[in-house]
Amino acid sequence: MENISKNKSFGGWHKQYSHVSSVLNCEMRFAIYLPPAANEKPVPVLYWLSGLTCTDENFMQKAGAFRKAAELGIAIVAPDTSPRGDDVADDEGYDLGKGAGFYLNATQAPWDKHYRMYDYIVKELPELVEQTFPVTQQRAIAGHSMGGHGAITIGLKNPERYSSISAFSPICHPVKAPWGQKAFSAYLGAGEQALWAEYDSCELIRQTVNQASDRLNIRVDQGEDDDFLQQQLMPEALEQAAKEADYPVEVHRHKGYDHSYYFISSFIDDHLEFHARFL
Ligand SMILES: N[C@@H](CCC(=O)N[C@@H](CSC=O)C(=O)NCC(=O)O)C(=O)O
Repeated sequence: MENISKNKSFGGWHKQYSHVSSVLNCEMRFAIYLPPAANEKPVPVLYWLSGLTCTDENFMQKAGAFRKAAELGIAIVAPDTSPRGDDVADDEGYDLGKGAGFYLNATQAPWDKHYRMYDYIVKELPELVEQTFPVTQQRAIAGHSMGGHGAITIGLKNPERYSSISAFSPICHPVKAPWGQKAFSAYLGAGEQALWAEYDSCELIRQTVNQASDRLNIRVDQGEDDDFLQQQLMPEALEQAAKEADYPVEVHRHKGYDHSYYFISSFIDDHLEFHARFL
């Protein structure tokens, strides 16, 4: 693993690393924010999954999360959003291929050679982080849009690995959304509805109906002036699934806010405080 940048911020450190991922079969980059408390003892970690077109940098540079993370003593890890490199399959669209890994394990060629972001986020990256940095195995998971979809599905599928889940403007029901349908058709195969359901927050929540002990608290924040709200995000479908399964999901709607990091930076402190209650 190679350190490629470091910047002191709010008494802690923001650092970027590159490493060879055996799961993704390529070189990857991620960023970590270590709060000042990490100088004294291991700290818990929030994994942040970003949205379409992002790298490790969007959240770290735009969300304004470090002041609160420093105060609460929480590290933040921001991975990239897809495998990278010249031999990694790509698409002309911004919503498929590089920058659009959808946090799943692809089963279809040519994507299946590298696109295994689910395994990378759940297993390989935390193992690397926990071997390398002064962090505990207490983990929370959060994300935005495509990354909100990733955070909720990964948290729901691995309740023993995370303490809480949060999302800004998540793609709540990708099997019904154009972004999700395009990505799942390519990565998982058109017509593979049972496999698609394994990466759909609403379907996964419905499956938890008999597993009350495994439930993690989920917080969602959604801007009401988000251009993607009705066609792509569908928070009402998540609320309906949660109601039917009696699952603890809180959705906070905010007048006038859009899909951008201006919205995320306005409420990121609330998300960090939410996770601090469970870490
Ligand atoms: N390229 C498109 C949309 C790109 C976009 O809005 N990306 C969002 C995530 S959308 C869902 O996953 C994002 O986080 N962009 C990065 C940023 O720093 O804002 C377009 O241009 O409309």
